[in-house]
Amino acid sequence: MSRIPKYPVTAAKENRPGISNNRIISRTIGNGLSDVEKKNLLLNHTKPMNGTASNKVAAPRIKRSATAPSSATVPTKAAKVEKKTTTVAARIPSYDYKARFNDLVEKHKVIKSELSELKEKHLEISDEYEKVKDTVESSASERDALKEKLLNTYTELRKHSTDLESLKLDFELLKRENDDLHGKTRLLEDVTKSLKIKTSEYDKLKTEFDDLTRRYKSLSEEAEALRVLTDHLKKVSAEYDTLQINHKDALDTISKTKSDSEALQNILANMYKEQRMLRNTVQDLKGNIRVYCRVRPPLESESSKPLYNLNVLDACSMEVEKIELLNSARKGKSQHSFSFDGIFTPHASQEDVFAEVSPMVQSALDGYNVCIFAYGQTGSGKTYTMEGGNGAEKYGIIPRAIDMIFDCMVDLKRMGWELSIKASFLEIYNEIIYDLLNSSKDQESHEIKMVNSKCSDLYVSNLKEEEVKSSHDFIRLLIFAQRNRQTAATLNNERSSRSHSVAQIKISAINEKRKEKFTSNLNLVDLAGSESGKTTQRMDETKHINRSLSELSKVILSLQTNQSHIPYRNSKLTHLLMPSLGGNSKTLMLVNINQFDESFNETLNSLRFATKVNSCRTIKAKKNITMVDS
Ligand SMILES: Nc1ncnc2c1ncn2[C@@H]1O[C@H](COP(=O)(O)OP(=O)(O)OP(=O)(O)O)[C@@H](O)[C@H]1O
Repeated sequence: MSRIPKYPVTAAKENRPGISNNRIISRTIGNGLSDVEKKNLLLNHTKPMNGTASNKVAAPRIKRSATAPSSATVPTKAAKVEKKTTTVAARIPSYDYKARFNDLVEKHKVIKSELSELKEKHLEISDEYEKVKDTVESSASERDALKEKLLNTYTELRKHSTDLESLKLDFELLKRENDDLHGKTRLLEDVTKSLKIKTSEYDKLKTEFDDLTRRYKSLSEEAEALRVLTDHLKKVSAEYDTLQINHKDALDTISKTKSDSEALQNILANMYKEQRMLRNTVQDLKGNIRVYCRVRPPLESESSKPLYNLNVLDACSMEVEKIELLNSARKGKSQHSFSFDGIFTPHASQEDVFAEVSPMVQSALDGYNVCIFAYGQTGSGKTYTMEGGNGAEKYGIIPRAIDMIFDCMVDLKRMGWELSIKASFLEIYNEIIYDLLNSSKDQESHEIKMVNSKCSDLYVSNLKEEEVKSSHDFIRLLIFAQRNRQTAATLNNERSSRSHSVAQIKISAINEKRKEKFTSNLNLVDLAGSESGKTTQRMDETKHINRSLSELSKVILSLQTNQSHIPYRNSKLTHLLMPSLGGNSKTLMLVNINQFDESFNETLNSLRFATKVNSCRTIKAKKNITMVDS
């Protein structure tokens, strides 16, 4: 507790403890304290002075700095008085009573004035005291009221405190509950999460389960099937055991059969060779140029045309007879007999014709050069005989020959022969060769040349040659060639009738086992119409046709009379057919005729030409077989 500064001795002599102090306190603290502090201070100092220090309410601390001015003020005044007295007193010697008296008087005066001053002050303070007393009294009642209020407030506070405590407890409880709930919520969230995971896992498992169920079902079915199979297998196994025993026996038989088969194959090959030789001997005996006559039936559109008499005497002889009208120049009966290697009546089918022709195709497969040609006037059925009509039944010699070649190829393969077939198609029109597999208008020129100086084989230069792997391949080429010929025919009026068409099939064969190989040519020729033309253009064509046909007859005649020189090179046709007509080849001519009265003379010409050809004897044909160079 700060000490209140002491008053000068004079002030203490007033013997007013507390009042003066109070006055000073109220004066000094009035400046730096708050209202509450002032009040507290007032309360403390208005309390009875007999109270012990411990009973006193602690007064607020008064800062030394705050009190300083008042404490300083009082000592300053006293110091002044002190100073005056000391100034006067100090100089008075003790023996100077007068001075001392004066001094005392002076002092008395000062003290007196001070006393009066103090009295005034006392009065002032008394007034103030009264006022303060009043204030203290009112403050006391106020304090009591406040005390009561405080008490009430305290009671209320205590009540509130209790409430607060219970509220705190409640809060605590609620907090705990809340925490509990939070925990539960978290737990619930965790449970929900894990539930979700479990649900998806469940879904997955369910799908898997369904899948497994399905698989189980199918596996069950498979198991059932397997069970059936197992039963079957058991049976089969038993059968297999039996079969194995049989198989062993069979193997023995097979190895035995194999050696037998090899022996038989050798026998077969030898027999085939012999058969081939016999076949060709028979053909040689029959002659290497063979002539057949085919009479075509009248078409529906020609049913009204008058016919001459045709009497087929036997398989090889026939008679043609025409009764000339009475007013005709050559009136009377005109009858002519002919005999050939065979005669095909109007009823003969394509199959019948091919049955006679097929040995020639067989000869080509045996390694001989073969030429089959159709001769006759326009419209006599040459193209029908060689190429045929639509439908397998109407197929002519060319498609049937290629079918036969590919059929025989299978048997030949069994005997160790590997065959390769090449085809080319050409046309000779006005002594010019045209490649029917080349559709371009500007073709390179084609010449007939020797394969080599040693042999008599010929080939046509710049001629397209296509390899054929099946009869279908060949037919495709034949159709292409026919179209090319037709296109040329439309550009060149009736050209197809006025040109020679040649289909060439080249057979190359090799037998590695027997070290044999051969190459043979099968020429299938549809000759131009043999009748004489009537128009100027036709005259020109006819000249060429007649020339080539007459050259053909000359060649045949030369061959017939064993001439040393055969004029093959006089025409493109005879030159091309040279290997087939003379020497090393077999030739078959089909002379085609119709039965119309109007064509009687042309028919006679054709039959006479065919007879000439038939009487031809070529030298014995030679096989082209050579040994493979080892
Ligand atoms: N044996 C036959 N049976 C049925 N119809 C035939 C027979 N021979 C020929 N024909 C038919 O007679 C017609 C004339 O035949 P094709 O065209 O073959 O004669 P062509 O001698 O070739 O004539 P071109 O010299 O003008 O070529 C054709 O319609 C043909 O179908």
